[in-house]
Amino acid sequence: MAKSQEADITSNELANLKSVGDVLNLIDVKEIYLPLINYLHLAYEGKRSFQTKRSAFLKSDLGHAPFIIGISGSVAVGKSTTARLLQVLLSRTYPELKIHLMTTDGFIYPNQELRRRGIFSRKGFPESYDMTMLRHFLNDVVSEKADIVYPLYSQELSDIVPGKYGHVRQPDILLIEGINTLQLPESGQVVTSDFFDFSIYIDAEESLIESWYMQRFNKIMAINKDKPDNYYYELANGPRTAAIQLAEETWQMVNLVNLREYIAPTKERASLILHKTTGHLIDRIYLRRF
Ligand SMILES: Nc1ncnc2c1ncn2[C@@H]1O[C@H](COP(=O)(O)OP(=O)(O)O)[C@@H](O)[C@H]1O
Ligand SMILES: CC(C)(COP(=O)(O)O)[C@@H](O)C(=O)NCCC(=O)O
Repeated sequence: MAKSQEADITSNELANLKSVGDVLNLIDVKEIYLPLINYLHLAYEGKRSFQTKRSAFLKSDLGHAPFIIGISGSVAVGKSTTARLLQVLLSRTYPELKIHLMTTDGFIYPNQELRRRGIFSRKGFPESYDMTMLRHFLNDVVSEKADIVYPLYSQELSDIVPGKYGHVRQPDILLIEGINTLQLPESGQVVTSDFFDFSIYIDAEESLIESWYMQRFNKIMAINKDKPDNYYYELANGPRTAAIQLAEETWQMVNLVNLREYIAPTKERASLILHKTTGHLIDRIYLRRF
């Protein structure tokens, strides 16, 4: 890799990364995220080179499926923020690469379907995702289909957005984040992580994640308090203690249970674990050797 292509960033530039406006810790970006970008690029180049040599060896063009990076961790641990930061840094350092970012949240069944199945209170648990659809989607991605559509989930609506879709159009790198990205199915079929070239698990103490969940809940309520059609409208305009209590109960009875039973056990499967502490600072990193 040419020296000029190595990732670097100044505090001014970082402050200008509006899409990741709340990630302003330059030390973490310089000491952790930028070296990680260079590491990921190394792995990306390795895959590309293998793909080219493989086609020559087999005398058959097997194409260049994208380099897929999975990002996992608890609800509200910071997956989407980290994924956005990685996307911005990767695009800025390697402007010639097409990088697509998405979440697996879009593969959760719509609320109506969750209710029909009697699993509305299990949103985020393995059975609340259409895993067959997610597998087909990833198959299409690695088959390099020209334009692949996928459903979108909105935190503000707390539901799948009707009639709105994301598009994957032959990226070089696909960043896919979601609580279920490292989960294994009950039987032996192909799993999401079989498609990954690299995976990251974002980890933190439960009590910290809970505080980030509550902060995000408050932020979403504030944004939507004047939008009568919004899921959070009534909560935001009712007694504050009731809203806080509901969020606390949801954390304790849904997201924390899901974290302990189904998300945290997938941690050891990740290529890299980023452990965060107060203020979202990264205090420990584990890189898998194999
Ligand atoms: N590095 C960070 N610096 C500051 N705030 C962050 C950082 N990462 C996440 N957050 C905040 O923590 C909350 C949860 O983050 P989010 O990315 O939405 O989590 P997830 O995608 O894992 O559910 C959000 O309010 C977000 O703004
Ligand atoms: C859709 C989600 C499972 C995904 O969480 P994310 O990792 O995107 O924060 C989660 O936001 C969720 O809706 N959990 C169910 C309980 C709740 O309302 O928090």
